[in-house]
Amino acid sequence: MAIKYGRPIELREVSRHEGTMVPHALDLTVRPRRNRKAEWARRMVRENVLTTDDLIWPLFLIDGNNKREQVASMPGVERLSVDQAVREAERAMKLTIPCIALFPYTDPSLRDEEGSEATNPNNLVCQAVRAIKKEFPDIGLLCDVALDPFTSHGHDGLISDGRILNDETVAVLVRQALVQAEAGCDIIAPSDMMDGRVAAIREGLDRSGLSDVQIMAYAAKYASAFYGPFRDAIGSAKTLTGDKRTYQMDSANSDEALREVELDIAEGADMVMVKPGMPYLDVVRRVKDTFAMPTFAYQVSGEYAMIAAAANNGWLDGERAMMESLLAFKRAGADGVLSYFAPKAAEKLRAQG
Ligand SMILES: NCc1[nH]cc(CCC(=O)O)c1CC(=O)O
Ligand SMILES: [Mg+2]
Repeated sequence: MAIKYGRPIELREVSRHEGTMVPHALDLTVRPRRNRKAEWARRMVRENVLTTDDLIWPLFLIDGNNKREQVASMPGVERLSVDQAVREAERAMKLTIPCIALFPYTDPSLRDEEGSEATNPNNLVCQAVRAIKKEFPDIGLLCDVALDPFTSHGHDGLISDGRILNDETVAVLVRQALVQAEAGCDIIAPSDMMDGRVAAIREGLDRSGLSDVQIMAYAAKYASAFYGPFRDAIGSAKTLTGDKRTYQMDSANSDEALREVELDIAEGADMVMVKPGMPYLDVVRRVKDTFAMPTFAYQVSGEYAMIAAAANNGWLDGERAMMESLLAFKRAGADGVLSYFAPKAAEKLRAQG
């Protein structure tokens, strides 16, 4: 018998409750609301959950001691001196957040055309990695690989006549990855979008006996307006000349994202990332369905700023918007999310038990 929505098609025109119906009641066999009638029922059919294991917490570093500086465009986010970053690592441990990502605000006097501070084994990121690993060896540490926090022009690569040089940049990125890995970084995360950098970094790590160090590739990273507050935080907003469209992706494309991800996997990426997050959830879903790799999304600074600003204005319920936005990544297929909300969300998750 042909079945349409649970009722034999032959009976479709026959009222099920001739004479017995409540006036104006619809003759519905299927009522999806039944499964939403109480919290326990909703819990039974819930398809996705967010846990603290899904969170990666990005921290901003600044030189100094016992220093915490507000980032104006990211209410609730601070730049931290290394000792304070260690305290936040302890907080992450207690909240069972598995991993922290580190981003430096580099003193302007240390920035140059070549971003040479990036390969200084004693730079701020490496200092923080050592300090955190010394006290908390069991927390995962992720370091960005790209030159923009260190260059006077704010670009992710070496520049010549206004052009970003690919292969020359890759050589520097390998050295940057090596100083970070040697300091104790667990996950190297190239965010520069140069071609061929994952293979080069993998080879460099392996040759240096660092074959356990993972690579999380910013594989599909778009040229986005949503990075604005991050560039404030690391101090590259004012210095950036032009834009990053010759290396970061065009926001109109998603087939191209699949090709980028495929290449990074072939080159040795252990995990892949899509960035930004919420405006690119379709890309997250396509990547997860196509490659079945550990797939991460970055809820970037501008996404954080939008929610935080609206909440501070009383225009939306900040906590609920935060949790809803994070769960959306899980629904889209992400295995985890880099988010500035990580500690707040983890606190809320733990309070819920
Ligand atoms: N290449 C560096 C980098 N790594 C992460 C972000 C952005 C993160 C955020 O906005 O939160 C950026 C900025 C950029 O590419 O300009
Ligand atoms: Mg690529």
